[in-house]
Amino acid sequence: MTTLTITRPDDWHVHLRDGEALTTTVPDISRYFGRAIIMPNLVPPVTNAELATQYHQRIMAANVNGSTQNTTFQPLMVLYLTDKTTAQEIFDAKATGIVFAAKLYPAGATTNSSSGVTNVDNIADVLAAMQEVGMPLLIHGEVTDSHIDIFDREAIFIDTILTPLVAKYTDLKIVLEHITTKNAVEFVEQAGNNVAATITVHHLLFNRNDMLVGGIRPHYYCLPILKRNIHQQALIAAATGGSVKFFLGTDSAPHPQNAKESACGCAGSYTAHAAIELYAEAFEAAGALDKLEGFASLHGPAFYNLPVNNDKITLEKAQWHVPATMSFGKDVVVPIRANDTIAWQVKD
Ligand SMILES: NC(=O)N[C@@H](CC(=O)O)C(=O)O
Ligand SMILES: [Zn+2]
Ligand SMILES: [Zn+2]
Repeated sequence: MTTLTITRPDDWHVHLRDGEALTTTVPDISRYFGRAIIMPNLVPPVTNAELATQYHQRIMAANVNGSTQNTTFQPLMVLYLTDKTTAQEIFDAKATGIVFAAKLYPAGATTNSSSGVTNVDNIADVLAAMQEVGMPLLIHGEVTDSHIDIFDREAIFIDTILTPLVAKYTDLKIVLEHITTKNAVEFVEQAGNNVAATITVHHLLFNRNDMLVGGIRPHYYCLPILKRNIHQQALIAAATGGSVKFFLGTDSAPHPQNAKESACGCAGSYTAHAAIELYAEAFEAAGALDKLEGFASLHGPAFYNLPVNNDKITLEKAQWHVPATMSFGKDVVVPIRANDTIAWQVKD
């Protein structure tokens, strides 16, 4: 039997949601991930130190009560930036010791982003404060102008917002989250060492044909939206190429089944039930299983100046069946690969 042993990986971008949903999402993500960066787009959003501290406690409670009881799992909390965020709120968040980063959602760009930033000029003091205290900036990189085509929104964000931002804050750590285009790969490659990107497994495994040919498949609908095959190929090359600038961020983003299978379905795909297993498939298909450990376990800690996890996990090539739905609070979520098989399994 083929097995693969790697340093325990981390998830540098995930949505756990809140309330009863935590009883599904926390055990799924803490099953083998050492740390996870927890996205703050709750309703209402996690906009200050106090809300982040309370959310951290709810996640830790779900971890202890959950089936896995991974006592070493570490959620890294994130502040949601708004037009009204102050520099003092950054200092207060930093002082908690549990807020790790802050997130820029352009207002209206994605799920629960209506309180996001309408113009980055409004948060100039906040970005300066983050640079001063060494708090990384995580970015959902899409413009929101209604006349800009949805497939062009990431590339135009890079040209019009990100390029000047990176030029202005030369000491700020910036992560362009869940990149989806060749443009983003090229931007990150040519930028300084303070700029990196996360790549989801669904953007490695799928392109827009998977979502749209032969019928519309709402569970593949996420933001930034799946692009054409040439972009998928650029992402695969970036993830498997060994560059320390690219690392794992699942962007696992569950929504109830009825909110996805709807006349106006929400953006987000659930992958936390099988994240590293699906990444293993993508890396194997690219003939690059030997590059999985760097991408999943080493590049993120190197970028964020954190220690590498000090133990290992083992994957084995053994097919298993993904259920059609999984419980998700009072609802159910349809996971990626629902009612289908996955080639790899994590050994207990
Ligand atoms: N990726 C998504 O399509 N959705 C995410 C938000 C986000 O990460 O943009 C969500 O919270 O549902
Ligand atoms: Zn996003
Ligand atoms: Zn996300």
